[in-house]
Amino acid sequence: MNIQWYPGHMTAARRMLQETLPQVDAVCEILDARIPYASGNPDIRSLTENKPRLVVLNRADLADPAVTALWAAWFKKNGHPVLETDSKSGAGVNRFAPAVRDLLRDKLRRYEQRGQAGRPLRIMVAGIPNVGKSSFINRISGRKPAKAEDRPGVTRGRQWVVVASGLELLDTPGILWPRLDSEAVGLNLAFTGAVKDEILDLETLAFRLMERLDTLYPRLLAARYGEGLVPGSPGHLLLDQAARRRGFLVSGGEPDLERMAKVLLDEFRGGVLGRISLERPPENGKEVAMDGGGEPSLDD
Ligand SMILES: Nc1nc2c(ncn2[C@@H]2O[C@H](COP(=O)(O)OP(=O)(O)OP(=O)(O)O)[C@@H](O)[C@H]2O)c(=O)[nH]1
Repeated sequence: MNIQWYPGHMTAARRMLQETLPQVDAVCEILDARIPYASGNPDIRSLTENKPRLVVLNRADLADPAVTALWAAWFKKNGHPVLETDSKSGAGVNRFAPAVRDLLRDKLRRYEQRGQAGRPLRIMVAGIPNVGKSSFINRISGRKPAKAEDRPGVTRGRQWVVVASGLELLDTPGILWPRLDSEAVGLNLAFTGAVKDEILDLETLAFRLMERLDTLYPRLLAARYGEGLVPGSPGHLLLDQAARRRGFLVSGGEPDLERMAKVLLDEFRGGVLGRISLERPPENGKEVAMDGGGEPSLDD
């Protein structure tokens, strides 16, 4: 599978970040709670050196809450405050301002000592394309949605957004490139729609997603596509079985795999299958079913 990103944009984006960083007090990296590793920028640590960093696990409404809790604990252990948000409904975003003030309490104290108590805190909001940066900022600021669409890589100009609570946020639309260091990471980005569907073969993607779901969430898969699915089957057979269960057939009675592939990806991305996380924090060892549909369970 060949997943391409936009290497040409990286140099310009890096330059923009370096020019802008001196103006900000902290960096808020937005991640997709379903894939906190794959949706992270590989260079953010070195690019934002010396800046306090806050992590937002966005799309928490679509992720498995138990796994999101593991990720939150993992980031905290590594020194980063964490928020879990659903920027579509706004759930969790009200914890942002207090978390920033807490992260920057030493700076706030210094401002007060210098008689600059009203000086706003400036936060750069960064993340890979389509991770929900605009939606997050819109929710926090009450800004009218300028753009919130499900098309990765749609770029707008960067802009400061004043937030009523003494914070200014810098929207950096789509400038951070995603990690593409392994096929597994590329697939997770593709499953969640973080990279464009046009550059991928949808059926292959759906086969691979079926295999992941069969490993991680067999019960959710069975609940949606019927007990007729044979666990452990190769992805193309799982997709074939699901298409038959759904009655997606072409003339001659063969399963319509293309249609089923689109439906599977749409249903996964839209949360119709249930709340699903595709990655767990590194310490948690080998991969196991996360919905109790296999052995051992999440707590093992
Ligand atoms: N379910 C759910 N959907 C979300 C959430 N946050 C954003 N979305 C949706 O994800 C899509 C992309 O959101 P945007 O806010 O445009 O993402 P962005 O990071 O600003 O995108 P770029 O400009 O491409 O960098 C939109 O369809 C949003 O409605 C969330 O927390 N939960």
